[in-house]
Amino acid sequence: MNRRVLVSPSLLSSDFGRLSEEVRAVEAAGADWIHVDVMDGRFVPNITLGPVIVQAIRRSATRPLDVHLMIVEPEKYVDAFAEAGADILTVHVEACTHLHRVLQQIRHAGAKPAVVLNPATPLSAVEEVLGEVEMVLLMSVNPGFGGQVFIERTVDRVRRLRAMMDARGLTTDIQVDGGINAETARRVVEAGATVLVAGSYVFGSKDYAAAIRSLRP
Ligand SMILES: O=C(CO)[C@@H](O)[C@H](O)COP(=O)(O)O
Ligand SMILES: [Co+2]
Repeated sequence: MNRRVLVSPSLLSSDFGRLSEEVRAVEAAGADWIHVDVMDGRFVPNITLGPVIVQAIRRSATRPLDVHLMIVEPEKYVDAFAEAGADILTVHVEACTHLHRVLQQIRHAGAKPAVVLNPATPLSAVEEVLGEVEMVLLMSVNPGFGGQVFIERTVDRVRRLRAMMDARGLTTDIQVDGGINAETARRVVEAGATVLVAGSYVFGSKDYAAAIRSLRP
């Protein structure tokens, strides 16, 4: 099936001193969603931002906010992020003791639940919740930093996850995050990905619109 591919630029590589301008610029350049990376210094070795900044981004953005929670005990914070304006809340399977409950909590808070796997986590970890999520994110780098090199094995993981979904009659989005550029985008889309996160590739380019265009099939 040919599906529209969405591009979600990651603000992690944007100029945080000009955050609202950067949000407006990528939206004008054709971004479908805005990807917001939340890091707590515990789940990943880096710290970024919390609900207050998401609220500020919400005021500048017209597109859905795709909020990637790289935090331990996400159940403590999903309500605050939903309240701040997150449209999609993605939690790491590795950070959830009660994954099913957290996904229900996200839906109850009014956001779309999504789940994310680190590169070393088997796909079987999400098998039992495939019917509960709007999207599965496959990390194609180890989470924590922008600008890393794409892990090749991800292409095969996307293909196998798409087959798992097809076998269940599901058309759930598959998002890929990390090391996405025009070349890796083409390969993961061919394997079945439908949402591409790109940070350094978009914000590191002189022409955001051309960069975003080059990611679409
Ligand atoms: O979640 C993360 C990193 O943990 C990402 O969303 C990065 O921000 C992607 O950056 P690039 O690899 O595209 O530069
Ligand atoms: Co991310």
